[in-house]
Amino acid sequence: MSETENKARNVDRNLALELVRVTEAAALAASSWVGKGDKNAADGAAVEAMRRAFDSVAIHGTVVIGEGEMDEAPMLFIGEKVGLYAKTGGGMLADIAVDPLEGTTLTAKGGPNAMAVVALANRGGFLHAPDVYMDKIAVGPGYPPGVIDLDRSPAENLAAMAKAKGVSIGELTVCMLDRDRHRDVIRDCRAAGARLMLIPDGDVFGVVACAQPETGVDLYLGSGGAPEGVLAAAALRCIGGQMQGRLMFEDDAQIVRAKEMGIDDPGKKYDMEDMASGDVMFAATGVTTGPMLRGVRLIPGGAITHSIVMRSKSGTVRYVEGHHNFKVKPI
Ligand SMILES: O=P(O)(O)OC[C@H]1O[C@](O)(COP(=O)(O)O)[C@@H](O)[C@@H]1O
Repeated sequence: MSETENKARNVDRNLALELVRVTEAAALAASSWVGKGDKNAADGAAVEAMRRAFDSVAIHGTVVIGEGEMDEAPMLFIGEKVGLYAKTGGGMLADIAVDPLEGTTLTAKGGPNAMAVVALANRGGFLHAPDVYMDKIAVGPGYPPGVIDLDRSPAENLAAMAKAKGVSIGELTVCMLDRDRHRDVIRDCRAAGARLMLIPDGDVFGVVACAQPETGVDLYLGSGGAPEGVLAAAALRCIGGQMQGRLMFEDDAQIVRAKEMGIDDPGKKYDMEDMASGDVMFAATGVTTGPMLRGVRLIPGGAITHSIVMRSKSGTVRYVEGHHNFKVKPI
């Protein structure tokens, strides 16, 4: 490997670890609000901490999946410039997708699996998804291309997966948000013989779980936030798997808004690469404990965080345990 290639690789690795620092900051801030019944305060603390942590990341970043429009969200709004070079110019041009607190209600109730999430791509790498629902389907790595399709029934998708994996449908687990709107899909999956993992919130985890054998999840189905769909696609691009999504609009005003954000075909079925293309990085830190990440653990004078970070370029997945000393560096 040439010296230039080596340097570029080190820049990437360092940037990935910088992203962990950003999600750690948000998770630590949100953790003060675990179980306190105030999801907005938890979210606000995470957003503020993440915004501050971005200031020293060596990028010239633009938030494309964020906390809302400029006039409604003071920090990490869509279009906001972040990073060390945001004001001066220079540095890597990057698009940023954030969910400072994925699972605000989970945090407020002290439930499992809340996390702080960030993804980074080269300029233009992320679908500019409006804040509407997205119908999603995802599987982990190891299946032939096209094994799943959003336009097939749950039974058809499960049959194709079972055949490809050489197992019965009864050995496959489908993860889905526990929502009334999923009643039919839940019924169809059960009728096909699959097992279900119904989660109260947090479908970024639901999708990523398909690529992590220890979670026991094989297939993710159902609708959730479109911004969360893009973040999940970024993670799957790094870790491997297949995903499709389609935006779901409730009225014409949402379609007009989406057009303004560059969505020309409101009925388009997006592949994983349409949602997150090029070189992508993804990082998440647990706020509360779940099957993927441990939550923030308080220790005398500090806290321990547990994060995951991955890069599409290398396909490497790293788990990072951070030991934070509040006497030296208060949160
Ligand atoms: O609760 P809804 O309306 O079904 O929305 C689903 C979305 O909400 C979440 O469960 C949690 O989102 P918040 O962190 O904003 O509370 C997401 O993971 C998911 O995409």
